[in-house]
Amino acid sequence: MTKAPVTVTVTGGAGQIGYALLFRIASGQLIGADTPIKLRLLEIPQAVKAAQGTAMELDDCAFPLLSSVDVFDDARAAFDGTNVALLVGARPRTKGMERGDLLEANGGIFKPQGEAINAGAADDVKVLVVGNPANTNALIAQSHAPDVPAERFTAMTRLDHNRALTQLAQKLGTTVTEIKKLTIWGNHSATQYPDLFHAEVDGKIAAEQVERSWLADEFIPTVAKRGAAIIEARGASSAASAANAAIDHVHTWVNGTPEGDWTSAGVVSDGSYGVPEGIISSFPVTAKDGRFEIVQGLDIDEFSRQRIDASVNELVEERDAVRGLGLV
Ligand SMILES: NC(=O)c1ccc[n+]([C@@H]2O[C@H](COP(=O)([O-])OP(=O)(O)OC[C@H]3O[C@@H](n4cnc5c(N)ncnc54)[C@H](O)[C@@H]3O)[C@@H](O)[C@H]2O)c1
Ligand SMILES: O=C(O)C[C@H](O)C(=O)O
Repeated sequence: MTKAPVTVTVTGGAGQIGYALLFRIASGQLIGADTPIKLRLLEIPQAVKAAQGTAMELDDCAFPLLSSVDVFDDARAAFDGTNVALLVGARPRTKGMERGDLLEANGGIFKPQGEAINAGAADDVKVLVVGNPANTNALIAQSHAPDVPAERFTAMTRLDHNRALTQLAQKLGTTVTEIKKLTIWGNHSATQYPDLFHAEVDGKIAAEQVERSWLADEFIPTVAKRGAAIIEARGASSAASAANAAIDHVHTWVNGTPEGDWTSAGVVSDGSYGVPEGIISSFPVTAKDGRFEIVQGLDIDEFSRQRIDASVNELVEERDAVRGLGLV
């Protein structure tokens, strides 16, 4: 039996991630092949025409699951009744822009979007922030949506997780499907910590199957700096892989993690593993019944502790900076 339609709002729909994402959502890959989708695209006024062009192409695909596509330049209208909000549009850093300027510019986007989600989204709304700095943008949006449970605001580190899976699989000459329980901790930035000390390959701890020098000097920096390497190679930031990770994140959130495995997501900290309560940090998470849960009880050795703390400290600094700007 066909299910009730799910309303999905994508911001930055005319951008490069938007173009790689929308057709996959409309084809049923976000939620499932039995769920019709009502798509709503939010863009800035200058990009509405381009978003309408993408909407025309979506129509031209005649996707059986696509019930409607609407384009908006007003956040309140775009998030009205939204079940899944994908906040992709963000202000990129431009020449001469300081970190504080970037945070402030993004505050001008994510504050009103959080308010609009608070005002009109569906009761079960799930929010994924992709636009950078993703964790802190998610915190800004979340803090302006007091009526929405904080746990519904998440930030994307699934791309980092997927990157780490492939780097490890290539090193060990295995496939990503053989790897379980890998974790990205902290910020979606170069300080993130991809953890192999709990990851399992063929049932054995991954960190014990690789040289410590490869883990410390190649694996961690390769994963953490992959975004910059893609920009260097492509001349533009990752788009199809980012869209793929957004699909994976929401699909897992809605449909659950397999027994005996977990994934990584930026979620609101409850204080687990010494991560200050309230910041949005990447953790090992399972998903069940539409909820993420932080995996508990993992032993964290000194090597991991230092790296988790470094990334979490960066998140605390970002939080303090946006707090200083009155954005949270
Ligand atoms: N978390 C991750 O893993 C990850 C990975 C890749 C990229 N990103 C980030 O995703 C963001 C988007 O990347 P892209 O390549 O699609 O960028 P892009 O510049 O191609 O597209 C961004 C789009 O957002 C729109 N936009 C700007 N402000 C908006 C607003 N207030 N409301 C609605 N739309 C708005 C722009 O008009 C543009 O069409 C960037 O911040 C990028 O750094 C995150
Ligand atoms: O857009 C970026 O700065 C890089 C992006 O977050 C990525 O990880 O590919």
